[in-house]
Amino acid sequence: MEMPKLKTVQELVASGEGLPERYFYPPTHDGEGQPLNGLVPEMEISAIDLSLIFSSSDEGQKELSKLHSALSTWGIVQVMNNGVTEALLDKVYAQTKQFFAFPTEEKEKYAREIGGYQGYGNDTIFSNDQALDWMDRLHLRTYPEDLRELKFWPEIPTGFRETLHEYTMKLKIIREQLFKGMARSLKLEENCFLEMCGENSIMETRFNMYPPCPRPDKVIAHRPHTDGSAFTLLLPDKNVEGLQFLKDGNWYKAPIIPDTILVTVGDVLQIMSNGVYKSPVHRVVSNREKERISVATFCFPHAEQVIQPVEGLVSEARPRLYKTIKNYAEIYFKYYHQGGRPLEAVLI
Ligand SMILES: O=C(O)CCC(=O)C(=O)O
Ligand SMILES: [Fe+2]
Repeated sequence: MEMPKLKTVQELVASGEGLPERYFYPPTHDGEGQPLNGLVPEMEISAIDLSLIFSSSDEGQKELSKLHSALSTWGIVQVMNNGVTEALLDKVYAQTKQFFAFPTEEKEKYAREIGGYQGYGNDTIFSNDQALDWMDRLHLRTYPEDLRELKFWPEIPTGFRETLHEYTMKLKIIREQLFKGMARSLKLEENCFLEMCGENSIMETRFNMYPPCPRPDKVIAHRPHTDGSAFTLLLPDKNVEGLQFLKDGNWYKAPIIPDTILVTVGDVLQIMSNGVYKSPVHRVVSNREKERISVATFCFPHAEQVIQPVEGLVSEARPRLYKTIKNYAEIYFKYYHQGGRPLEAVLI
């Protein structure tokens, strides 16, 4: 059961009350008491050219093997030539910043309701000892259109809704191309992931806002997690770093790449690909001076769809790793708030 809501992080900062202990991230988690803002090496994120992945030329094959290599190691890739203009990405970024800069009373018009997940607010709180992220967010279901709840869609700044609609329609095309490209890169029938996720599968966009934080050594902006989606289309901040990925027990920081879309594998694709594509653990560290913005669009299967490892990736040499499930989102959120790794719950 959800507990009463607290102030958002922006409100807390504005109140000048100081930093509540509840924001101190417990040292028993990944990193074992190391300062959260310690130096970490930078990772390289490979890039694929989306316009080439359906070409039967050698170049097309090369893109598919790059995709395979990126998603089976780091679980993240940068998608170039994706059909979204820099101007649109800039507009999404600028309007997100503008939305969070409005006074609380304006943003509260779109506030998340207790027990719901769409709308504006901060972390959902399920227990008094839950550590909190240094993050406010606006979470909206964007697709299919008839499942939108427009009461949560900001009318400020002007044009926000139109921009989000335009962005969603572009991402919908990328989503389909990626599902097909991912299947091809695994030598599977092109539509297998799309069909498993269902016609009109779901897209949700979360606008994340991480205000400057007085204790970046102790307070995490976004706790380590995997995404519960099939995959996520991420527009990271173009000026401020903070996103990090865990690989073989070590954290690596993602470089800043302006105006790009990053694709990160989510748990559902890890399940469907029988563990070949990796859903990476990632986190965002807080920053003492600068606010950070990101816009994450999660591509989910429809809740009624049956999800399981695709046949072509199960063999004697590679036994099936995951159970057959429905509505992974429900399993995911139960574990997420307990600080666990939701994928472990669906291992055979
Ligand atoms: O802020 C970021 O760059 C990452 C956000 C993220 O991981 C998420 O929203 O799931
Ligand atoms: Fe994430």
